[in-house]
Amino acid sequence: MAKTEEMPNNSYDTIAELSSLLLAANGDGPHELLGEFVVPESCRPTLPFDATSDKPLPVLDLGATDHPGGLAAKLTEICEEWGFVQVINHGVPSHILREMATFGHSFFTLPTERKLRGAFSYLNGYGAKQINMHGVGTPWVEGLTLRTLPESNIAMFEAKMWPEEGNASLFQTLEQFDSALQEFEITLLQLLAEGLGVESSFFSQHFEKCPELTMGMHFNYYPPCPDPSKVLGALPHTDPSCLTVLYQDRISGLQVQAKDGSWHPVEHKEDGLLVFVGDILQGWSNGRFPAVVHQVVLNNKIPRLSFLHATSPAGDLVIQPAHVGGDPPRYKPFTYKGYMQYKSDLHLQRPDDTQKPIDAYAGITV
Ligand SMILES: O=C(O)CCC(=O)C(=O)O
Ligand SMILES: [Fe+2]
Repeated sequence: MAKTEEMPNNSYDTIAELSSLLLAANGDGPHELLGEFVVPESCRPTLPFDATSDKPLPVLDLGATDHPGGLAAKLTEICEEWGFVQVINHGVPSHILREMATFGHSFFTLPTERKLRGAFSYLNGYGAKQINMHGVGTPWVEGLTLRTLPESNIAMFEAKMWPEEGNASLFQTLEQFDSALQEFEITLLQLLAEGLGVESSFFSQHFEKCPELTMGMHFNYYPPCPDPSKVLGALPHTDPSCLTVLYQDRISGLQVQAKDGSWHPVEHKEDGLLVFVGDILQGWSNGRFPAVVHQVVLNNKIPRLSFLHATSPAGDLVIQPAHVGGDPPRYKPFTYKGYMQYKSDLHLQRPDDTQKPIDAYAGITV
């Protein structure tokens, strides 16, 4: 989710331009309007948005007590294989998820000029989240990024969108979502540390009550697309976070890549939360938990909404990869800030490049 502020926006100059492109290319208009959204053949989806996976994707019931070998071992095994899991009975109140979804739908269906009030910088507020790489295609998505740490911009968003009346109930929902998700992520990080055989606070001590974290939420809204076979909502990528937790509202479209390179659609589950291992955790776990490559496939009828919460450690924290169980060191110590700088300098990297940026940055080649 997070990108550095310095990252150049080399495809369209303003958020307004993106919005008008989406509007122009949307609906039943001629397909040549798709222009810069068309992705090269090597990146085109092989399965439609509503395909079912031929392999069961991992689901973890956090409320169940009958995991053979224990919950930590189960979660660890799944994350080692997939870097991804759908969690049910996660403890995040469903009314918060519903309120977030209701807000998301009402926000993105506002007229463009109204949404643009909430566009306060390239990487914050309303706009395009992802950078276009020349020759790769612009993702077909509108976004809204709200940060809570190191500095919250929720109050600024509220003041810009509702300057007179405010929006106290939205403010409360966003704050509740943020703290419930932070708690959930800490639980997961403790279980993963336990499963790796290090102190259960190995990762989480750097997340609890740390004001220097990079933490925030992001909404994605994918309007229907006239030609979903040539355009993507999110190009194949890994998240630069430690963990990302995403809610896929009603309409499917998310696909995750297995280790053998095959794509697997993630079915919508009411109240399921999707957990992604991000680049930082891949390095921090010495490669035991791979950052999952994922993409979003569009449909031509129904808008799709998703929202996520992502947390990364303080920018200056020196991340010492966990060398456990006799594993040789596969990653060097690195910082989140250094990694993000590297990733932003790499903005021309294509999604079909085989090496993951975290490997190129901190991986040790033997
Ligand atoms: O919308 C989705 O399901 C995934 C979005 C995503 O991968 C992201 O925002 O990083
Ligand atoms: Fe992602």
